[in-house]
Amino acid sequence: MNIISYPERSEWPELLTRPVQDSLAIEGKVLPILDLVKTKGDEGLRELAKKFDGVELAEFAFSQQEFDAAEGQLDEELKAAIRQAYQNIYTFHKVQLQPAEKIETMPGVTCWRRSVGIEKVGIYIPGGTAPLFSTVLMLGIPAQLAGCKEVVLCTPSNHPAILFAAKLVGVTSAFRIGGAQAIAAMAYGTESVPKVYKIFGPGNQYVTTAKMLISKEGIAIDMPAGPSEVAVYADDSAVASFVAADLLSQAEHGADSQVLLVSTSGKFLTAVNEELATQLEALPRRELAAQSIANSKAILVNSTYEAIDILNDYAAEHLILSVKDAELISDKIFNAGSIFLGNYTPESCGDYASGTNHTLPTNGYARAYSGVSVDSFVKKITVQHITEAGIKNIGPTVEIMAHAESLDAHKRAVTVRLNSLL
Ligand SMILES: NC(=O)c1ccc[n+]([C@@H]2O[C@H](COP(=O)([O-])OP(=O)(O)OC[C@H]3O[C@@H](n4cnc5c(N)ncnc54)[C@H](O)[C@@H]3O)[C@@H](O)[C@H]2O)c1
Ligand SMILES: N[C@H](CO)Cc1c[nH]c[nH+]1
Ligand SMILES: [Zn+2]
Repeated sequence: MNIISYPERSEWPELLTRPVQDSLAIEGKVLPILDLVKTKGDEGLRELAKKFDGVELAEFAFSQQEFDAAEGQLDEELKAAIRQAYQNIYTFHKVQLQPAEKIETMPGVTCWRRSVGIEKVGIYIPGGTAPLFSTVLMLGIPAQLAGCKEVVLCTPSNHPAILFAAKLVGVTSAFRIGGAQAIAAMAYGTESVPKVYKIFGPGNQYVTTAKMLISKEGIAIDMPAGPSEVAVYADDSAVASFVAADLLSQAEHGADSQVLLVSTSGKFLTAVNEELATQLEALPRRELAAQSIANSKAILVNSTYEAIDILNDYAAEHLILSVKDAELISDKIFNAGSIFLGNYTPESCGDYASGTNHTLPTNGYARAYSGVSVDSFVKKITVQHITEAGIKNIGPTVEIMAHAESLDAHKRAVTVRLNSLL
């Protein structure tokens, strides 16, 4: 990785830009895909599956036989690992369900908020370069806990672990459709694929751009969760081989991923670079990983303050703090998707099984977005009840405000009730 000394603030935007493709060019490719699915439905999906995934499909829906066969196609060790991950992710997400608390704002005036699962949701499971069955758990478990009635899954992969995990989380229908066309199918509905109200899931730049585009057409989305990334802040207490392994773990997702290493020690940065060269050789996906490492930077800072500053500006999807006092430093981080503390907390554990969600905002969106949680799958409906005594208490306030806004019908809705109580 290119090692650079702490840059002037004016250089940050250019230095820290992710290697995303020109968004207008991607939009130009995605818009006709959305249009084809909207106008031609299943027929359009067939054309696109052939063009982009090289498959000719008569049916898109995975059949009951495929679901039943999936379990037998996986070895016991993998099934046990998936069940363990399910337990941990379920346990972490279950506590996110909050009971409705009734609040009396003034005597006789009670307000509360009910969480209601979004009825129809779509989950996209990436499968272009790797079958991310872990994403089925990350999206399906919060949907299950939220009580979503219909959970539609789309993926370009037919890996049996995707179907095994889909059954565990109670997906209601699953389709072998990938890319922007899968997002379009769930947004508009086709003869085979049900239309949903909100679409979740990570994916490549075609998938992410499709999500952004359909969100302008009244379909909700979770967030822009594009190419994976990780930033590591390491000091002398860190272990170079661990840090290099962490950087490669996200670099291997794709050539458009980026990793960032920040350290107060030039010696450490050089040691990580040496480790990267050795470890890359052993990776099956070394070409993808090498390309993203080539897009990445190592920054030598003079102090923890400079490190915190630059990391907050970067707003990484994942941030590993391999430093002394990691928890103390993490309190100073206000822009990151998910934070990993200390030398023995590899980001991979969050990707698969520790319990937190791996669907996280990338490309700096962590400045404003959170990762997926049960909250993402519910709507909050407010409810209120005012008693006769309550309307006498609150009524005059509303009458005065409504009159001042020149909305006398609003005022009358209170006045008629107050008069009835005279
Ligand atoms: N941010 C997160 O939370 C998170 C989590 C997991 C994965 N990811 C990211 O998800 C991505 C997965 O990408 P992937 O490509 O492996 O799988 P994918 O399923 O997202 O995309 C594959 C699909 O892209 C379509 N496609 C391929 N080339 C195309 C082209 N030229 N034009 C139009 N469509 C085309 C195909 O239809 C294919 O099915 C990676 O970038 C990974 O880093 C992010
Ligand atoms: N690192 C990805 C989130 O950015 C999630 C993932 C799934 N499998 C492996 N990794
Ligand atoms: Zn990962």
